[in-house]
Amino acid sequence: MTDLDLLELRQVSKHFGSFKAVDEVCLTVRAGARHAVIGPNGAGKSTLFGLISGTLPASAGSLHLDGQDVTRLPVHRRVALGAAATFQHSSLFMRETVLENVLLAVLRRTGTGLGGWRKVSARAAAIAQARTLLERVGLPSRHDHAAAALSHGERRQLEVAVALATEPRLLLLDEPAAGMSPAETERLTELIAALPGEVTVLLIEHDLDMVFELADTVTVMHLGRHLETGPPDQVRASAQVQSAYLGTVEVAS
Ligand SMILES: Nc1ncnc2c1ncn2[C@@H]1O[C@H](COP(=O)(O)OP(=O)(O)OP(=O)(O)O)[C@@H](O)[C@H]1O
Repeated sequence: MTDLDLLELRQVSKHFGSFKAVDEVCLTVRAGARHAVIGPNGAGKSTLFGLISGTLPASAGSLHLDGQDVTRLPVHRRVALGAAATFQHSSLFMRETVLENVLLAVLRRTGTGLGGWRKVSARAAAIAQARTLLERVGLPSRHDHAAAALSHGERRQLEVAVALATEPRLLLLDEPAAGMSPAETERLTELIAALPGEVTVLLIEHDLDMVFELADTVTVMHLGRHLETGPPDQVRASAQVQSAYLGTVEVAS
C-alpha cells in the first residue's frame, strides 16, 4: 500500500460452505481513480462488492481503507470513514420525496437531531446542501416527487445523491447501469465522470461500454479470482481476459 492507495484488499476470500465465491483477491484502488471491476457472470463481483461495502463479512484476508483495517467494521462505520455505496436493490425511502431522501442522508452525516432541525439556519443549510446534490446528479426539478414516482434511471441518480450526501472519499457503485435505457446510462456516465477528483470511484458493472468510457483502471475477475488489473486498453487487449469472457480461460490454482 502506498500513500496514494485509498483501498487495499489483502488476500480477501468469501466462502459459502466449501464454495469459494471470492478467492484470495488482492486489489488496490488508487485515490482519485475511476476503477471498474468486470468479469463474466458468477465471477464474484457482487460478492466482492459486499465485502468492500461491509454487507458481507470476509471469510479470510483483510480490507484497509486509507490504511485503517476495516475488515470487521459494519456498513455504517465504513460510511463514517468515507466509503459509501449505492446498491443494485434500491435502498431509498419510496414514500418520501426526492429532496427528503437526500436531506435525511445530509442530517445523518451532520448528526443534526430534532433540536438542530428546529434551528432555522441549520435547516436552511441542510436543505441547500441537499438541493445542490440533486442538481449535481441531474435531478433539480424532481424535488417534490415521491421517490416511488421516479423512473428506474432517476432512482439510480437519486441513490448517487444520497451516497454523495455522506461526503464519501470512496464511492462504491454496484452495477449502476443495470436496467437502464441507453440514454439513462449515458446520463449516469456523465454524472460519474463529472464527480470531483477527490471522490474515488469503484464500480462493478456489466455494461462494458460504460466501463471503457469511464474507467482509468479495470480489474477483471473470473471464477472468484483476480485475473488482471490494468489500464482499459491493456485489459481489452489481454488474451486471458478475452478467453475468460469466452469461457475458455484456465485460472491457475
Ligand atoms: N449467498 C450465497 N450462497 C451461495 N453461493 C453464493 C451466494 N452468493 C453468491 N454465490 C455464488 O458465488 C458466485 C459468485 O456470485 P456473484 O453474484 O458474486 O457473481 P457476479 O460476478 O456478481 O455475477 P453476476 O455478474 O451474474 O451478477 C456464484 O456462483 C454464486 O452462485
